[in-house]
Amino acid sequence: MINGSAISITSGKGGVGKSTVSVNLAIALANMGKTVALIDLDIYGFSIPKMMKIINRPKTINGKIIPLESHGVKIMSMGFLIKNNEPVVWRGPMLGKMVEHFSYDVMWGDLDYVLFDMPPGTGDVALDLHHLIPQSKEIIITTPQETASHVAERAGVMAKKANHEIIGVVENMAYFKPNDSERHYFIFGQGGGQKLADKLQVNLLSQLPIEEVNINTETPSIYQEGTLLYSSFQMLAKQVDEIIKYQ
Ligand SMILES: Nc1ncnc2c1ncn2[C@@H]1O[C@H](COP(=O)(O)OP(=O)(O)OP(=O)(O)O)[C@@H](O)[C@H]1O
Repeated sequence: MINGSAISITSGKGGVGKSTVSVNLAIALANMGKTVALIDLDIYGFSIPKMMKIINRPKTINGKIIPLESHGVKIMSMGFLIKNNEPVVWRGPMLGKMVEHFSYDVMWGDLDYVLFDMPPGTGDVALDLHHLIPQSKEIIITTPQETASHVAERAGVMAKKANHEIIGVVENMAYFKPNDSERHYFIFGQGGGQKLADKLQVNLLSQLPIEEVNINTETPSIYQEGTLLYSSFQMLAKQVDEIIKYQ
């Protein structure tokens, strides 16, 4: 069975940055010397293999999968198990098996952290994870927009009902700051993250900026040293590690 402190990266709406936060937070924790696994549970909409530019498939030994490693993080994704980017058409009970499969049948070794990149919403996969790893904690991602934070609240309420501790809220795409100016542009408005944190009575952990895409790299979703997002993720990783340590 998988070990380490389990954290699921959740939201209500899609496209708010769960995968971006999962990947960069996992890498930032690994940079701190932690042993980290990242499990892509966005089974229909998996994106981690592409974001981390993993083209190999994992090998198996005696029926156990050896996870692939990228940027110091051990990774498992539905994307490793299907061919040619075919759509996945699965029903609830099969999804549950996948959560179990990734947790039990992979040779994870000793881990400090396991991060789960969740599908949007509060569906079957979230319930399966709540059931399988009841001690799992959550980070809820929203954008500053009212609609995103309103929908994210449902994910938070579900976590509370399942007695899952919410580590805090991360507001992604909070602002844009050009490199040559101190001015902050609030492209998607302001306040959604704080409002959500207040409603759920948890801390707003971070307000992540919108970062321009770096077209000169094969992994544009992984933010490099020197960018605002890189330092934001380093800080977020430290915060999360402190919170987990003292809980
Ligand atoms: N802080 C940011 N700055 C710039 N672009 C971002 C930022 N966060 C996310 N993005 C971009 O927004 C898009 C959606 O992000 P991402 O795939 O991480 O969201 P998601 O919540 O995981 O989506 P899905 O619900 O489809 O799984 C991607 O193109 C990503 O590169």
